[in-house]
Amino acid sequence: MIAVSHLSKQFKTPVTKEGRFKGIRTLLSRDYRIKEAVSDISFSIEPGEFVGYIGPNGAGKSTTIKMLSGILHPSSGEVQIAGMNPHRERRQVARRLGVLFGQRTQLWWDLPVCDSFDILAAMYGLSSEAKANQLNQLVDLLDLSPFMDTPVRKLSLGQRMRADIVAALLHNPDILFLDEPTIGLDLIAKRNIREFLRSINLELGKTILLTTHDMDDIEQLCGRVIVINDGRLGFDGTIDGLRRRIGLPTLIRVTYRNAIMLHDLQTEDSSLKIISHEDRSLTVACNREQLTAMDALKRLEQLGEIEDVHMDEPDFEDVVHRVY
Ligand SMILES: Nc1ncnc2c1ncn2[C@@H]1O[C@H](COP(=O)(O)OP(=O)(O)OP(=O)(O)O)[C@@H](O)[C@H]1O
Repeated sequence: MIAVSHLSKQFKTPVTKEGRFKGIRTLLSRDYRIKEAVSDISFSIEPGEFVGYIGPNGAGKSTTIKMLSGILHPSSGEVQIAGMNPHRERRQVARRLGVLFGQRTQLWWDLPVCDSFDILAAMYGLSSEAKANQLNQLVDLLDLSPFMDTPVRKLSLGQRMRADIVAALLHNPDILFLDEPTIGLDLIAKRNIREFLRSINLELGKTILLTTHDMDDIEQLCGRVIVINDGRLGFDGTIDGLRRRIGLPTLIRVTYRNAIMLHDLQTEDSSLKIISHEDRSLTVACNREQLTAMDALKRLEQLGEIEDVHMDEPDFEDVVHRVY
């Protein structure tokens, strides 16, 4: 559905001059600095996948999304969206693609929400029946009816984001690029938007590429995560795969029926490390790269009869910070 091959983007910016008339001298200067914002990135996304595209500030995420949606032309490499080139076949690609930039709205600031939808429907050449069908469904699902007649500038951030999601989906695209769709929202608004995105992915089979700094979005929604850092691809795989690669340990807390003696526990390798021990309870750090949770429990069972087990997976936010 989405194929990206050796994609790179360089930006050329004039070097700022110092001293008198520096503005004019910078403008006339032939000294340029080259910034490699995206560097030799390749990945492909299958229909119906929900993929997180993450990285620190300035990593090259928005630049990638802009090249995928045909807004920017790559310096080298190739992008195909549903077999089409988004730059050369921009109109055809636009029909298959919905794009949301959470930090900006694509609605008309002073117009009521419903007027913005009318303009967008006309731009996409939707029949009045197709528009009504889409709006009936989306307005209901995202609970937009109470403010359809309100000017966009008067909406709360959560209402505006829901209206922008409807705008991105109005022409019923099968691919969605979402750049920070939950930015600045409260917990309930985030939860509602996540539920909606999950349902359009699972029930309607939309292919979604999500860029966000909110690791809860990624953990709750994405089956796969692509990490970009300083323009380069750092990881492409499942969230569990990312956890395993970073190797932060899982903490296993075990309570035994009776007091235990520690000398029976095999800890000679680095796969299982004792963190604390108190009479009947034991906490160990298990390196899941080297030892499965089942095998760790088998070793722990040798110390006595287990009454209760509690496992703490490494926090995903910590995992991601290690990749950055
Ligand atoms: N038009 C431009 N001209 C020059 N440099 C640019 C331009 N657009 C982006 N850059 C630079 O390219 C790099 C990648 O920027 P980009 O906006 O893609 O990052 P990002 O991962 O989306 O960051 P953030 O999470 O902060 O939004 C940055 O160093 C940025 O300053």
